[in-house]
Amino acid sequence: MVQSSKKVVSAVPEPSLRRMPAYLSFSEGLMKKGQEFVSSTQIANYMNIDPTQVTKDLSYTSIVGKTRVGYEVKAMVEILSNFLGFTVMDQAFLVGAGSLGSALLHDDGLANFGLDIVAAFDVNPVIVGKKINDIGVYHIDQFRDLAQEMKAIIGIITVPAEYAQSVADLMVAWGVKAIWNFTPARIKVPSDIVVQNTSLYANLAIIFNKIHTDKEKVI
Ligand SMILES: NC(=O)c1ccc[n+]([C@@H]2O[C@H](COP(=O)([O-])OP(=O)(O)OC[C@H]3O[C@@H](n4cnc5c(N)ncnc54)[C@H](O)[C@@H]3O)[C@@H](O)[C@H]2O)c1
Repeated sequence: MVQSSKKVVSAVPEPSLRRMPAYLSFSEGLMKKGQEFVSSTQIANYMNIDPTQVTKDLSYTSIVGKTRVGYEVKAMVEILSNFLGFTVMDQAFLVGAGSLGSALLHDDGLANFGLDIVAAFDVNPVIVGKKINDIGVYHIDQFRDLAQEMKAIIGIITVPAEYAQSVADLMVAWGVKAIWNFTPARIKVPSDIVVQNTSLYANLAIIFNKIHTDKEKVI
């Protein structure tokens, strides 16, 4: 069985986990400015949330605050990066090296967050056999062999929605433990497989909705 080399983090509420990368980014900014300590109030003001929420979130990690001075910024950066699994690389396969897929293949920043895309798969003969940002693009028929050889544990799906389920089935059959699904399709996988659906368009819908609501208020 393929195992992640990342440390296992005990169950943390998802909203807390979602806030932590922002705490990390804020702390990294403070570190660059040479600030040594940061209080929960300062983090809370930045996040626009209550300081007790910050304290609660950070209590899931091993970060310990000091009375009156707060948290040591350097320790925050180190501990949060480790805690979030950003310091250890996990390998991933990407299926669908089209417009979005190739943008992800070009994103070297993913490596800073612990994600190493080791191979891409597609069906388009124009793309198959090429390299995108030094990552080989293989025919989907080669998935089984390469999955066994490369043992990536994360699958990224960027195919047209109608192929999402068959790609997910293939990924699960050949050992991925998590799927990052960028398609609008909702895939069905065994309960032990982690699935994250990501959509830029869902955020856009919220922006449009808010703009229109504000417009109506003004008119
Ligand atoms: N989550 C987001 O914010 C977001 C943003 C843009 C696009 N999308 C979604 O991402 C997906 C891809 O969008 P795109 O604009 O990159 O499309 P695209 O047409 O540019 O790319 C899709 C790629 O998948 C390949 N493909 C098709 N069937 C395949 C299969 N069975 N196995 C392997 N490869 C296969 C195609 O050859 C093509 O290269 C779509 O589902 C789209 O809705 C999501």
